[in-house]
Amino acid sequence: MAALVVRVVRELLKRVDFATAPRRHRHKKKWATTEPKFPATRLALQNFDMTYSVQFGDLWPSIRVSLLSEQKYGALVNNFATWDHVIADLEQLSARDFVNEAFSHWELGPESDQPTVPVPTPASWACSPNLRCFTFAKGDVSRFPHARLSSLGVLDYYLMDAASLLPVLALGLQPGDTVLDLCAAPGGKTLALLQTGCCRNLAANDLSTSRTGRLQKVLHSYVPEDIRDGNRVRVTSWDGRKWGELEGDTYDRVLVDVPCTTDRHSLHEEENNIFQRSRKKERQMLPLLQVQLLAAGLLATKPGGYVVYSTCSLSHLQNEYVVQGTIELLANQYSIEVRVEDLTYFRKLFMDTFFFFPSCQMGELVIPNLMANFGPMYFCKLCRLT
Ligand SMILES: C[S@@+](CC[C@H](N)C(=O)[O-])C[C@H]1O[C@@H](n2cnc3c(N)ncnc32)[C@H](O)[C@@H]1O
Repeated sequence: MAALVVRVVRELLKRVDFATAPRRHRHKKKWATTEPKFPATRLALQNFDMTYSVQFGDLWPSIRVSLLSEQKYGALVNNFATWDHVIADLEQLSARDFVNEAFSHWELGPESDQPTVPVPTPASWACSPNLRCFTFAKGDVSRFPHARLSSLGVLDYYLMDAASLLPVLALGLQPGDTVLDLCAAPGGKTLALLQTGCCRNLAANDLSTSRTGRLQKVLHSYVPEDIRDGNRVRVTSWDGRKWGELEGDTYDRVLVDVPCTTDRHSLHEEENNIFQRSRKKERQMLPLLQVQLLAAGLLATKPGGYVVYSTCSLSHLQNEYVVQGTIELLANQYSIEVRVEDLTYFRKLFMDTFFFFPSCQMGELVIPNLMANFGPMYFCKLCRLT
């Protein structure tokens, strides 16, 4: 086992680019003079080193090296394709469906060290159903081949950071739900929401029209026409902050997957990097935008309905602080009471696949690790009580 770990770490370290701008070098440079003096990727790393070394202490070096290394993917099986041969093909690669494996282990009987918090029994009842996502085991850094077109004309699986499925699982969709995906593009989580088969109708929104274009492409490639073009899926490009005024008290379930510092992306890509000097103000304003979006999502939810807030950042200023701030805002300005749901059982349920940060005050955080290089992904489930 120890030898295996050493081999995997060595293999991964070969793929690490300590200069933090790996993909830049794959393209032939046109003009040396166009090279930014301080690449945004480097500014991002400096920023993370300053803030996350304090926030995560001894854990930071291992998170850091993982963020700089190649990330792992999961293959979300497309239930709209003919999937029996896909599952056989994925199993042939030694990948396994981490969602259903976790449920069946749990239901076989949780061990004595399982959480003392009340756990939904069976655990799968509290999670959105019908999701199948294959991953390679911890320490296995194999890659999935490209998805293929099934006989029904849609692709057979969607490659995504498997941790991105956790907010959708946590939303706990029920058959017949009306669902809002407030910041939906490019659409990985929208697709997962549709895979549950629970959406009576789904509103998928994103402010950016170019990104809703990408979302439409994903829907075209994975969802049959009758579902896509009927009344069941509505794609819009509105400012999500206004949703509370547009459609208040309307939805059973709302996903608020906000714009954030996209920590992994910011260490690897110059393009569209929020650490560019010109975007400093925008970066500083992110927590405010996140609070406004989460508040709008909660206002759009029916009393008794649920919201999941998520980011792909490690920053507690963008995670717990935003949740806390929004709860206070709704109480003070709208007299709306919101309860944070306990998701600690997710840590136990999915411990074979992900590494979770052990000390989140509210919500859960998947931290990147060389043995399971998913995330970061923060998610917190809220119930609108009044
Ligand atoms: C993290 S991404 C969403 C990823 C998406 N949920 C997925 O799984 O593919 C955040 C998105 O928020 C969008 N956005 C930014 N400001 C917004 C706003 N005011 N209203 C709605 N969407 C916004 C961005 O265009 C971006 O596509």
